[in-house]
Amino acid sequence: MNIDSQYHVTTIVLAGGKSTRMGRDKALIPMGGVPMLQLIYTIAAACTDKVYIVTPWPERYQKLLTPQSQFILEVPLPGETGNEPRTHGPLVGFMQGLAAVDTNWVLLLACDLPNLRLEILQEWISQLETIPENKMAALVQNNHIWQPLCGLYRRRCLPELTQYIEQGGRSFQQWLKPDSVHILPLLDSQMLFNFNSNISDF
Ligand SMILES: Nc1nc2c(ncn2[C@@H]2O[C@H](COP(=O)(O)OP(=O)(O)OP(=O)(O)O)[C@@H](O)[C@H]2O)c(=O)[nH]1
Ligand SMILES: [Mg+2]
Repeated sequence: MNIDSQYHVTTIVLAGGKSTRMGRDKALIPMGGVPMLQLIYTIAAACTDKVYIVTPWPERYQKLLTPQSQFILEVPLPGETGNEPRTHGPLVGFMQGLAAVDTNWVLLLACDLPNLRLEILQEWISQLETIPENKMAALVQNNHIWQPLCGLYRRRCLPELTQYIEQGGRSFQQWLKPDSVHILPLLDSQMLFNFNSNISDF
């Protein structure tokens, strides 16, 4: 997609988790022969203008790159020496990706959503203009829990997010204030399934 397209949405894919429970990099697990990360950004590229992949190890995914995707190297936080663990969790990855975005809306995606559906993302994106200005994010909610790693955020949430992280916060659930989140319809209950340790179904 080019920047003149109708979407004006950027995707950030988070691919910097340690896959501890799975025991191997979830981004590289093949789904029908296609590495998970590639599947995710192919869908993202079909419905948004640009796709950024935030990761501390871009070299690992170099072969998967397409002209539509671009890495953002996750770096140590201010005050860190670089000797700390290389990952800080998804919220920090999101903040570092968001700083590079120049569209008003961002689609945030985990790299382990095997049931992700293009048409549902397109439906959500088509509704963005109707979302009230005071809403910072548009997410699915399950049993009062936000599903933060498959949803939409306004770019202007960055200063507030940065402040929260500087104060030591690392939790999407805690950061997201109920009043500032628009609830998206979950049109397919399977879509947000993410695999952590069991891939026997695939
Ligand atoms: N860029 C970035 N992405 C992260 C980080 N931590 C988790 N993620 C991503 O966030 C998504 C959800 O994370 P999890 O399901 O917990 O995956 P994970 O952290 O790799 O797995 P566990 O080690 O088992 O928790 C996945 O797409 C991860 O790659 C991080 O520190 N940086
Ligand atoms: Mg994790």
